[in-house]
Amino acid sequence: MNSTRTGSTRYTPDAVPAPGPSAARMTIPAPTDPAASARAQHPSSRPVPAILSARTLTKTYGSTTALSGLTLDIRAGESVAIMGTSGSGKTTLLHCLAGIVLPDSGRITLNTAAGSTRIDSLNESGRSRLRRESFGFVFQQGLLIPELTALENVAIALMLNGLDRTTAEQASAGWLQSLGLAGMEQRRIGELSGGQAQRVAIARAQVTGAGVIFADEPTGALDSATSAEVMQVLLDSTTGASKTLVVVTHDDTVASRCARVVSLQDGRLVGDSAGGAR
Ligand SMILES: Nc1ncnc2c1ncn2[C@@H]1O[C@H](COP(=O)(O)OP(=O)(O)OP(=O)(O)O)[C@@H](O)[C@H]1O
Repeated sequence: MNSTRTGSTRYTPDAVPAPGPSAARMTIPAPTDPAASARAQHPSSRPVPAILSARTLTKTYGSTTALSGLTLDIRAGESVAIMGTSGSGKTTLLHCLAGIVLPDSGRITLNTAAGSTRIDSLNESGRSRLRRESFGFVFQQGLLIPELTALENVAIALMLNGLDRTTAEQASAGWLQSLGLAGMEQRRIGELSGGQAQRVAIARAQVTGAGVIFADEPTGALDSATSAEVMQVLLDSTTGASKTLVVVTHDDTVASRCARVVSLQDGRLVGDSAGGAR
């Protein structure tokens, strides 16, 4: 485990849709090794299965090849940093894995307790539903809605999944509290610091109970101290609760906090190594 890891707060993966989660209920003891957490769910010596499996993905935009036969397995409960030079295909890979864009060819399979889903075979509405229900997203700017409060920005993710406003806001308040934003629920996004806004984005990504969180440069707009704090919150609330985290980053420090670092070049996987968080 990374020696710089300081936080000890962990978050239950089932915070939703239980109404009115308290900070006490949402906080459980010290973090464990994410891979060990995943293995604990599979107590035999069998390897942890891939929750996301991508096979020979290709994607071109006009004459630009963004992905070129890329194959990657991501195991349940691990944190994976995707690195590479600008234009190497990182975001395209993340978008394909998350069902935001379709590859031109290749397969992407999501394996969960509910069964296997071929993401590349889903139509737009199927992928939209998958994104809402199974995945959470944290982007560089958070993509928060400035006109809404912090609480509303989180609750909207649940309301889009059909929860009533009261229940959604109760669950959202619990997440904001557990991520250190108690008392800031009614602030609009412009009234929060960059790090606080990213915590709102992290809460929104996870309030639905999504098992896989995708983050694209989640700390890209933050100073290094705030970046470290946000990364800690992101790790504690995802792999610290046996969820899977996939992070696109240019930042070696962010990557070093992950259990695994994969490197892309010209749309191909050219490196796959253990990160600092082992
Ligand atoms: N929607 C698009 N239309 C046209 N070209 C695209 C599109 N999306 C990506 N590309 C091109 O595909 C290649 C890979 O882009 P991608 O954004 O995946 O790279 P990246 O590694 O994430 O880059 P960066 O680090 O600069 O964000 C680049 O050459 C990019 O210009």
